[in-house]
Amino acid sequence: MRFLKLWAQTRILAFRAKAMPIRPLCSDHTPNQIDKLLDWVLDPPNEAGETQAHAQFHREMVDHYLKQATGREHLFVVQPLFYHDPTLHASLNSQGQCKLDETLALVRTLEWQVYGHTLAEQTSALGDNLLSFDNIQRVKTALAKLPAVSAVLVSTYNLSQSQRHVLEEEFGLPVLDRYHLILQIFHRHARTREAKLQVTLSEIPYLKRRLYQDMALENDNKHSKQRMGKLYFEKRVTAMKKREKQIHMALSKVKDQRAVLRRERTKQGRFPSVAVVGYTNSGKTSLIQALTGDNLEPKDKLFATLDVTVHQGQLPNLAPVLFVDTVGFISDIPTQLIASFASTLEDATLADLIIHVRDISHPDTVEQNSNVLKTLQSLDLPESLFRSMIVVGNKVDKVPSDQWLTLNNGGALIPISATQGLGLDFLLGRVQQGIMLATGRRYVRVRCRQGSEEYLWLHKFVTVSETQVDSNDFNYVILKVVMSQREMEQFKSRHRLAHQS
Ligand SMILES: Nc1nc2c(ncn2[C@@H]2O[C@H](COP(=O)(O)OP(=O)(O)OP(=O)(O)O)[C@@H](O)[C@H]2O)c(=O)[nH]1
Ligand SMILES: [Mg+2]
Repeated sequence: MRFLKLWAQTRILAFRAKAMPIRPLCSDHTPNQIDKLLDWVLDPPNEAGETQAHAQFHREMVDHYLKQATGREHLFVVQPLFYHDPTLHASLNSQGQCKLDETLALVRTLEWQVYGHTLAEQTSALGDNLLSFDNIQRVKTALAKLPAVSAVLVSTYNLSQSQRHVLEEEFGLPVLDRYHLILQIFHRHARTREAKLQVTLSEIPYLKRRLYQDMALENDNKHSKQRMGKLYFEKRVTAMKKREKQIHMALSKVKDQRAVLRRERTKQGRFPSVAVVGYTNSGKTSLIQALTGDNLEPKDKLFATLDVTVHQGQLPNLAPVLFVDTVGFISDIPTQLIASFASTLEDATLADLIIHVRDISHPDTVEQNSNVLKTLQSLDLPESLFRSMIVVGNKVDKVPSDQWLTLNNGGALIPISATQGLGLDFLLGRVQQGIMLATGRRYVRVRCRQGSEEYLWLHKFVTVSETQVDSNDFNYVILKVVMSQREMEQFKSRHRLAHQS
């Protein structure tokens, strides 16, 4: 009976693989049109059309390899889980579940539908097959019952072409990987010109690699009828390289503009900045919204923020401060993808202070923490910035109080809830301390006549955090001001400092 069932299943699967050719990865353009476009990219007749031809060719490649044109996918998700030591099995299994949940959250962010999912446990990746025979059979059995599935997502960051090829042959469906998925999200969420350029740039290594892999596959398969020829690939690789150069140039222009703005900000000297960093969805934008009152619409989506934005807030001593919202981190994506976004984190490396927001309610919070720290270390942050970093445990409202004690790492975390407004005053106090220390600002008491030149200068150029009338002479006030060394020197050179503490 069992044998019969198995035989029937095998027949269904064999039929499915034959009856459903893998969806072709192609766009609306005919090969002839694409070749014309390519010729233009490689040998432009005039400068005016060159940029346009580059962009159009890039779109062709994206349609071809990233299948953007197909819109919404109906997915079956496979989360591989490799364990080398079977005694670690239990804890790895819960880690695998967290990874699967994160992958499902990534898919939800794109509003794609998940028709089914599975954890594929095995001792290690198996070369060209990636998945073991048993796991492949299990997925095939599940797919046989789900005819509406349009693609399989194998949530490993980067499939090799042969792995993709084997799995597509086995499943009879296109197979996507994590890099692909994250690129799609970046595409959807990029708003500014810089973010859009960064996304386009991070696509190029992926597209180039897919081209090389296709080329290698064609070389291996010398008897295939549909041969593209060496020139086909060479032309495309050269065009991609040209495109890469063009985007780098456009990006460096945008970066120069940003550097000018940053210099202006530091020239004014009155606006210390705090970079808010952390794992994606940890609550960075929510925290900045709570601290500044700006309406930022935080979303329960991964990579909701892809543009670095700056928001003005105020410290308890009334000094203005800028909070810099940054792109979130995530595990298991290739460094190339992070690298193209590292420039958006330049603002973080140049900040006076960093707040690291951790989602303490997340089951994977420890792993997320080490992932963020590893990425920050790779950014070459100044040692002092790393040491002064404030770490907050956000979403404390979701954590039962008895669990909090074990999570707060011996008091190293400041418990907060950005959405409930818990712990924010304490946090702002710590931010103030950190800023004063990092920027060499200090409190100075100045006695001056109300409405005098000194009085007006201080109100105009620095922060006056307290005003007291002088009990000995009601015409005078004692101002408690926050001043940097430079502001102090400017003030001294214009006025006599009456009293200082
Ligand atoms: N319960 C609870 N939810 C929170 C808290 N802080 C943020 N959230 C929710 O967590 C989700 C993500 O918040 P965001 O502020 O967008 O997170 P982010 O770190 O900016 O995310 P990315 O920009 O995608 O990296 C949203 O649905 C928030 O409402 C909190 O303190 N408690
Ligand atoms: Mg955000």
